[in-house]
Parts: sequence; structure tokens; C-alpha cells
Amino acid sequence: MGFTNVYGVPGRSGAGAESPRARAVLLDGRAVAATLREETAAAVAALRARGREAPALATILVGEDPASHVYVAAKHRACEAVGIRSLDHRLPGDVEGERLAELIGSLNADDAVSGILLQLPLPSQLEASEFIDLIDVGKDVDGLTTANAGQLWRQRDGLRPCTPAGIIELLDRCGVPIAGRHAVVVGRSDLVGRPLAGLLLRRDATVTICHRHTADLPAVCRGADILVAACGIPRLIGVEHVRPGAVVVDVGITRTDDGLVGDVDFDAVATVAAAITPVPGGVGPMTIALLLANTVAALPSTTDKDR
Ligand SMILES: Nc1nc(=O)c2c([nH]1)NC[C@@H]1CN(c3ccc(C(=O)N[C@@H](CCC(=O)O)C(=O)O)cc3)C=[N+]21
Repeated sequence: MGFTNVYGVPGRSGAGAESPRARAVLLDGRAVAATLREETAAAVAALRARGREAPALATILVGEDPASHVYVAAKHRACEAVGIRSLDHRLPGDVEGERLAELIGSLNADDAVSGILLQLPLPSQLEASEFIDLIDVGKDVDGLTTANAGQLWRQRDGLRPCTPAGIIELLDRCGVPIAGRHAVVVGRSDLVGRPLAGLLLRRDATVTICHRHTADLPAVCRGADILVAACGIPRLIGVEHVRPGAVVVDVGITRTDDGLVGDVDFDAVATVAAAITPVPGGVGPMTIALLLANTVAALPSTTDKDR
């Protein structure tokens, strides 16, 4: 992408320097995700052509959270579009943990199931990490089990969480360099902040993780070449957090009366950043594209099966 040169000269302008007038380049997650989905569809077609079964993703949705229903439906549609079969399991919000555990056990044992996704959040009586860790490590297409998280931090192969992996893929495919850059991640969730920090570190970024106890958040964020907002606080990140020329990634997605709102004050930040992801159309579609890629990657390798 053409903007690498612009971005390649980071604007280490002193205090009081004027913001560039030009608006930030849009990091178009929707377009990049479409390309990635085509690649996944081609990989599935190639498997089928060799006589293999299509991969299958099993989703588990517990309770009636409306946003979760929207997301799970989107995941099923995306599976269908690339030739991945999907299995839709639903449990009532007051389900006993034992029943959920049984379902996960039966999906672990089912050879026709290549990936298992337990949609979060769970109802409050169920401790999410306890159930995530019941998922077979090889079917953990969300990359959220303790075992896969450990693989990441130990620098070993493993399934990676979809949102963090999607962010890295988006930066790579848009030509944003990572090695040697200072990446600041705002938010330390198990789903996004922590694993993303691990992935950025593996790519040789200098990584800072910020959270609610961080002193002078704007100052820390202004040190970022790559600033990732993943705290779930609508429009927390404003111009005062962004050094002119930084790349800004917005993971936040809050439903409000005026639509979906990110963690970044987009209109303001787009006047100073070199590049920025929109909400919607940024990180969200990449998350789903990586879920599909992970589901294909979770298949036992062709060589294993063919031997
Ligand atoms: N086990 C688990 N794994 C997850 O990956 C997971 C989860 N639980 N719980 C909830 C979050 C959230 N999440 C999103 C996925 C896609 C969009 C997405 O496609 N967003 C569209 C907009 C879709 C809309 O209109 O809502 C966009 O940003 O353009 C958003 C959010 C996955 N999550």
C-alpha cells in the first residue's frame, strides 16, 4: 500500500507541532477480510478435491445475549460462504455447568468436528475460563485455552486468538511495519489485549500494555507508533492520545442508539493518525476471517490423515 512511505517517516514532531491536514489512510478490514476468506475458500476447495471432508465448526451459544446471537449468526454465514460446515448448539441461560461440560466433551470426541467455539460472555453463574479449558487444544479455534495461550507465550506453534491474529494480519497486508516499532495496547483482556501483546512481541515490537491503573494514559499512548484500543470504553482515545503519524487500531465495538461505536474518537483521531481502522468494517470482519482460517488450520494435517 502506498502509505507505507508516509508512515515510514514517523512524525516525531515536538510539542505544539501542527497536525497534518491530510486524513488518515483507512485500514479496510472488510476488504482485507474478503481476500482472506477467498484464500480460505480455495484451501477448503483444494481439500475437497483431494477427497477430504469439509472442515466443520461447532459453535456453542449459552443464553439470550442479543449481541452474541448477531455474532454467532455472522460466524455461521461466513462459514457457509467458504465451504466450512457449521453446527449450531444452543443452551438456555440457566443451564447447569455439567450440561455444558458434557456438550464440550461430546464435540471433543466427534471426529466430524474440527473446531469448537464457545461464544463469550457466558451467563454470570458460569466461569468462562473453566469451560474454555475443557475444549480440546487442537479444536480450540478461538485460541483461548490456557494451553494455547501458553504456547503463544512460549513461542511455539498453536491456534491463535482470532481478533489479535486478525489485527496482525491486517497490519501485514496493509504494509504497516511492526518490528522495532513501539506498540501500545490499551486493555488487558484474555480475549484481545494480552494475546495481542504476545503476538506483537513475537513480531519484535516494543510492547506496552495499558489498563485502568495506568498513570497518564494519554502520555503513554502518545509514545506509540502503533496504538491499539481494546478496552471497550466508547471513544476513550482522542487526539491527545495519538502522536501525529501513528497507526491506530480500534477493537472496541459498543452498540449505542447511534449505531456501533469504537474505543477511538474516529473523526478527531483520523486528522492526526497516518492510518486508522474504522468501526464497523475494521477489526470485526478480520476476527471472523481468522476464525475460518483457524478452523481449516485445526484440521489434522493431510499427511497425518493420508498416512
Ligand atoms: N468465544 C468468543 N470468540 C470471539 O471471537 C468473540 C466472542 N467470544 N465474543 C464476542 C466477541 C466480539 N466478536 C466480534 C466478531 C465480529 C465482529 C464483526 O464482524 N463486526 C462487524 C459489525 C457487525 C455488527 O453489525 O455488529 C464490524 O466490525 O464491521 C464484531 C465482534 C467476537 N468475539
